Formats: sequence, structure tokens, C-alpha cells
Amino acid sequence: MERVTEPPAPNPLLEVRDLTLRFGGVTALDGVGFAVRHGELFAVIGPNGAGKTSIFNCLNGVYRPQQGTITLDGRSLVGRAPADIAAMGVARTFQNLGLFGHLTLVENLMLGRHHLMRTGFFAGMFWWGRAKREEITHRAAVEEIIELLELEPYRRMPAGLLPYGVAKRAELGRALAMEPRLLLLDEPVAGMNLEETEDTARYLLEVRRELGLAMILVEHDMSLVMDLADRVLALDFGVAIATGEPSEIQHDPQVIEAYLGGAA
Ligand SMILES: Nc1ncnc2c1ncn2[C@@H]1O[C@H](COP(=O)(O)OP(=O)(O)OP(=O)(O)O)[C@@H](O)[C@H]1O
Repeated sequence: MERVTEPPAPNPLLEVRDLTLRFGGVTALDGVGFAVRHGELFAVIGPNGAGKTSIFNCLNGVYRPQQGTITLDGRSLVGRAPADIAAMGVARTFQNLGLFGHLTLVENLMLGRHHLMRTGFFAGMFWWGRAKREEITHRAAVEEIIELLELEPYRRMPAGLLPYGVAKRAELGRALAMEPRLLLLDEPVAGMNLEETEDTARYLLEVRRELGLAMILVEHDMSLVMDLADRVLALDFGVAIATGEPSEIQHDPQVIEAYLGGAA
């Protein structure tokens, strides 16, 4: 299997080099390197077990790689706790929803902004005016996201009662409420029907257009990846086998072999 390494990109937002992660005898990631540019929609593809989720877990501090470097605007992420990495601007949506079912959609989005809030509960008791002003600012930011994702009709509904496609969109909203610099999208259309998938594609394009946010997409739906991504990294058995624009990746012999080999 031939390994690819990208030539260094000028001023990338995220730079990953030589990332290696092992679980006992299993090498989940084997010297993986790639860079994500500011505002780029970057996709990671690969057959089951290729290492896609492991990359996300290394990026957000859930797993600590044995080797390699990860930098966000030049600052190292390796060894930091997930909460610190989130505070540095890396947000993630989950394959299984990460919403609080008994809280309303607005409350879930407000929670997404928690780390941006300066006034804690006790300070709020003494500095009531400041806390109130802060809440108004955060409310306004949340309302902008609700408008961007066309979630107005569901504002006061408990998240647990939202239809599936809407709940996934609400989760995207919660991640956006964190005002991230890099958004990790973990299978955003898993379990969706065609209409919901098309809607999600539209919202993701809208988010990129409106917010210019860099995103990494892990997704099994190849047509979505090929439609949305600026560039794609293909993994197989933890090794980066190709990086390039969707049209190049689609015709890459190693990528075709990885997928067809898996299906045979
Ligand atoms: N916590 C863990 N303990 C042991 N092995 C693990 C662990 N997490 C992942 N692995 C192994 O690492 C390899 C990569 O797994 P990973 O979940 O990253 O792949 P994936 O590409 O996300 O797969 P899928 O598309 O099925 O979600 C697999 O062989 C998997 O069994």
C-alpha cells in the first residue's frame, strides 16, 4: 500500500503530521498527515475500520496518539484535555445525537455557548446587570444560528421530541453556537432519507458560505462527500492512501481498490 504525504500548505488552520495511534496490537492510524486550510470543507473517507473516527478522537483530545503532531494555527493540540481543545475552537457533532432531550432547542444552543460566558452563577447574583447584558448577547447569537438553519418553528420544543432530521440540524446548531474555528462533522447524514440528506447538504453549504468555517467531514455517503468537499483524504487500514480534489480521489486506483476490495 502506497502512503501519501501532502506537500505543506501555506498557513493551514490545522496541520496533522505523522499521526500514529495504536490499541495494543492494532494500529488504528499509521503515520497519517494532512492539512486543512481556513474555510475549507475537508472530507475523510475510507472503508469500515479505516481509522476515520480515530482521527476525530485524536483531534479533540479523546485519544492521545503515540506519535505525531497536531497543530491548530500553530498551537499544539496533542496532550490537551477535550474541554481545552473545545475552548480553542474545535467543535464536534456526533453520529448519535449529543443533545439534552428534556431541554428546549434554544436551551441546548445556549449550553453550546457556555464556555464563552464570562459571568458565572454567583457572579451573576452580584452583577445582575452584567449577567443580563451577557445573556442578551448570547441569545442574539443563538437566534442568528436558528435563523441560518431555519429552526424557528422548533425553538421551544424539547430536543427529545424533534423529528430526527431536525434534531441532527439542531445538533449542528449547538456546535455552531460554540463559535468554532474548526467543526468536526461525524456522519452528519447517517440514518437520513434522501430529502433530509439533501437538506443537510444545503445547510452545510450555507454554513460555509455565511460563516466561512473550516470543516472536516467523516461520511460514508460518497455522493455527499463528492458534492460538498473541497478536498478529500482517503484512508485504508489506518494509512493515508490518497489526498486530493473529489474528482482525483474518485479515479484513484488505490481508493477504488480499497472500496471494491472491501466489498468483494
Ligand atoms: N477504543 C478502541 N480499542 C481498540 N481498538 C479500537 C478502538 N477504537 C478503534 N479501534 C480500532 O481501530 C481501527 C480504526 O477504527 P475507527 O473506529 O477509527 O475506524 P472508522 O474508519 O471510523 O470505522 P467505521 O467507518 O466503521 O466507523 C479499527 O481496527 C478499530 O477496531
